Amino acid sequence: MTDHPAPTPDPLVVTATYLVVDLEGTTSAAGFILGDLYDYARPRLAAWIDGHADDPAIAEARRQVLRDASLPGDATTDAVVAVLHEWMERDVKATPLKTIQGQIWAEGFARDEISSHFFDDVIPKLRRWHEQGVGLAVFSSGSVASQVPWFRHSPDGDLTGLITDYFDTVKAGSKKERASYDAIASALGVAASELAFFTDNPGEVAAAVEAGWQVVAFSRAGEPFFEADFGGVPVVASFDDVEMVAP
Ligand SMILES: CSCCC(=O)C(=O)COP(=O)(O)O
Ligand SMILES: [Mg+2]
Repeated sequence: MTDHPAPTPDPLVVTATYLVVDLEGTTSAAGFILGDLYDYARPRLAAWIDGHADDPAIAEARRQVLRDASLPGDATTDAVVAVLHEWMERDVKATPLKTIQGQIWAEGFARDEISSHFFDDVIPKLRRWHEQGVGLAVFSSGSVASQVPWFRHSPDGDLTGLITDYFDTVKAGSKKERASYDAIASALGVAASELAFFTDNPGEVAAAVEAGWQVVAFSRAGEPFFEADFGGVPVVASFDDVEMVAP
C-alpha cells in the first residue's frame, strides 16, 4: 500500500483593503503577555502612578479605577494597586489598567528590558500581505502606547513599517461594541465590508460581524478561547490557514 501525505486544507481566501489584527491569542501568546509583560508591570505600578500623578492620562486612569472599584476619592495608591493586581489576576481588559501598564511597558521596551512575542506563522504572513498591498492595522485592548513598541521590538526586528494604524479602547471604544468597529472603519476611510478582523475573542467576533466586517476567528491550542463558539464565522488555527488579497 502506498503512503499518501495528509491533504493540505485549502487556505481561506479573504479579500480586504485592510486587515485589522487583535494581539493576545491571535498574533501573540496570552501566556507571554500574562507572564513576561505582567510580571514586568506588577512591581512597577505604585511608583509609576505616584511618579506620573501630573500626567493627565494617569490621573484619569486613577480616577477610573476609584470609580470602577467604588473606592473613596482619598484612597491610597496601595489600594489602587490592589485593584489593578486583582484585575491582572483575572486578565480584566480594563482601560485604566491598560493605560498604566502601557506606559510602563513602553519604557521597558525602550530600555530593552522586555520584547514582544509573535506566533511563528504571523510575521512572515504580515510581511507578505503588506508587500501585496493589504493595509495592516491593530485593534487591541493593550494601549497604543504599548502596541507601537510591541511591533518595534519584535524577535524579528522592527515591524512598525508594516502597520499603518493602531487602535485601542481609548481611541475606538470597547472591543465588544459594534460602534468601535464603525469608528475604526471611519478612521480608515473604508466601508465595513472592505475590512477584515482577526480575533480570538467570541465577543469581539460578534461585535465586528454586527458592524458588517469580515471576521476570521482564531482558535489556537493552548490559548484562552481555544475551541470556543465563534457563532458561524470561519475559524482557523494559524495565519498559514488564510490568504489575504487586496481588492
Ligand atoms: C501591546 S502588548 C499588551 C497587550 C495587552 O495588554 C492586551 O490586553 C491584549 O489584549 P487583546 O486580546 O485585546 O489584544
Ligand atoms: Mg485577543
